[in-house]
Amino acid sequence: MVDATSLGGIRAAIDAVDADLVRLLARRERLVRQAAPLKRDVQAVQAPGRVEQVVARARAQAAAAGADPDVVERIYRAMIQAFIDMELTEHQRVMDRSPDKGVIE
Ligand SMILES: C=C(O[C@@H]1C=C(C(=O)O)C=C[C@H]1O)C(=O)O
Repeated sequence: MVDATSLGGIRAAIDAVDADLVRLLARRERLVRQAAPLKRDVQAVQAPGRVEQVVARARAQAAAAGADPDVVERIYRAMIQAFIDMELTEHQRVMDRSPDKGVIE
């Protein structure tokens, strides 16, 4: 139980949430890396239609969970942009190695 009257208690609880978040981000990062070799080009890596789907779903889940959808959307857009940057680097690395291999999209 968090002692909501103590800043130290609240920060300890935030630290615990952050540990969970970073574990989940590591899992998400591994999945995004696995998507890179399956894509034909930069447009497929960026996949703007998919980004909008992910953001819309996160907004709905935020509302259902009692979070602020606008805050969650801002976090998601920043997170996805960071993953796209990483995926672009990964995609380039894979293409440099084997330009014709494994591309389905
Ligand atoms: C992982 C993908 O690649 C990119 C990263 C996304 C994400 O982090 O959710 C979504 C779409 C793409 O911009 C994908 O196409 O699903």
